[in-house]
Amino acid sequence: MIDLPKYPTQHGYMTEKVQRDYITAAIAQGLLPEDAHRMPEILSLTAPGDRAQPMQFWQLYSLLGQEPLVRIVQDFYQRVFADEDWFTSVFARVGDVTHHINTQASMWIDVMGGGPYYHGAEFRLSFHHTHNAMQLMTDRGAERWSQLMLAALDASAPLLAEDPRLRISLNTFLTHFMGKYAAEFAFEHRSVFGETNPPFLRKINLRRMSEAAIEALSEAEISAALRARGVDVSRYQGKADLVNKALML
Ligand code: HEM
Repeated sequence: MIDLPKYPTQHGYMTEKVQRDYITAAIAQGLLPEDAHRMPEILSLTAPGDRAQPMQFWQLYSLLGQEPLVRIVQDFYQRVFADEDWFTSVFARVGDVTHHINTQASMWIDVMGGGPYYHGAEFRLSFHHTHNAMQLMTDRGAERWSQLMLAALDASAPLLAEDPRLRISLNTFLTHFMGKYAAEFAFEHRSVFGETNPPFLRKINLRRMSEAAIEALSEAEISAALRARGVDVSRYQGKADLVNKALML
């Protein structure tokens, strides 16, 4: 069965670059298979109908549409503008609460499959953080930003109640961008948003696969497929060992 989006999706200015960056990082962490850059179900802007499969954050729009995303961003900036002066003033210098809701929501919608809303893309995002937000791109600023976003997400739980993957992929999105900024601005990266995407596991029959095809699987996928065959995977250390065991089945 083909999965259809609940809301019609479209690439934005940022989607493809963010997909490439996130997929590369996720492969390195063993969360996505090595051929994920070419897997249509990963690249798709439509969330898999099968809830046993994680969805990617660029598929959020297909399930949510604009409104819940804008609501979460609104909630966040209400908190930002009600915060302490050292934090709020940096935002207030740039624009009022409506300005920030508009820019942040357009970036989310652009990345999440809603279409071209955030012109200027990565360059614009980086420019604003480097030039206007610099003072807060620190451990203390990141901690406060994250706490307020976490509070906004928790308060928005009813908007995300339909599918547990919604909150998890929002957490994954935020953690991905926070990780980038932590590296770029040299602050400590503490992911506070909660559970992020689990490994993507395909249904696999190792005995029907060539050595090259097994090697292209992620470590997590090989482990899961071996476990499904009753193998005690704790006896095998690292991907090469797991591949060898899979070839001996
Ligand atoms: C250390 C954490 C962060 C801090 C302190 C921070 C702070 C700020 C500030 C002060 C601005 C206003 C600057 C301006 O618009 O010129 C801003 C803009 C923005 N931030 Fe962040 N930010 C953080 C993390 C993030 C993350 C994780 C994302 C994405 C998920 C993000 C997305 C944006 C966007 C889309 C804008 C609007 C820029 C524009 O006007 O085009 N920020 N941020």
